Amino acid sequence: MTPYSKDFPVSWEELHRNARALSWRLLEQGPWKGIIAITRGGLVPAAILCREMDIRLIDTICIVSYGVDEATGASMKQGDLNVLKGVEGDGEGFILIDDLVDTGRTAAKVREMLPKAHFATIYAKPAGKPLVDTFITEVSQDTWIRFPWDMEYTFSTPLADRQPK
Ligand SMILES: O=P(O)(O)OC[C@H]1O[C@H](OP(=O)(O)OP(=O)(O)O)[C@H](O)[C@@H]1O
Ligand SMILES: Nc1nc2[nH]cnc2c(=O)[nH]1
Ligand SMILES: [Mg+2]
Repeated sequence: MTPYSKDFPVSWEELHRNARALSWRLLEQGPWKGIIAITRGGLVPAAILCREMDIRLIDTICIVSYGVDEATGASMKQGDLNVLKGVEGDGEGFILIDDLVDTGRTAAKVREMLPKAHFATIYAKPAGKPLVDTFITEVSQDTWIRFPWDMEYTFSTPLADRQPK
């Protein structure tokens, strides 16, 4: 059983607007030495942030957690965290960026790895929110966020036809 009962599709425009809003907030809290993107979800937000904030030093923490749900093809089940690549140091002066915080497990792991980094996300759910230093939009815990890079234009079934007959 998935704990997600709501779908929250995010367009490229909305994502871009929110990432720029996050850039404004982070610029006020600088200066920054660089950005560390948590792959893969943090990569697009990192690209927007480093452009807006004129940051040229970009690194990654490569971490895998959510696997694919075999029944639906959806990526909704969290397994063990697997760190494929870390970074040196304690993160002081660096922004650690991810697309979202959900349960907070990924956030707790990267904070342990880089305790002095400033952890920022675009979206935050209540369980993970206390682990984030700066975020833009809160969504409920039972919401699954769909990012533009995970979607394509396709036919949408009218709501009335989705009711059980
Ligand atoms: O707060 P949590 O419950 O730990 O979930 C948040 C993490 O889950 C997603 O990444 P995912 O592991 O799906 O990998 P991806 O970024 O490569 O898509 C998202 O990008 C966050 O990194
Ligand atoms: N795309 C996506 N990945 C997640 N990983 C954990 N929560 C989410 C979510 O709501 N959406
Ligand atoms: Mg991720």
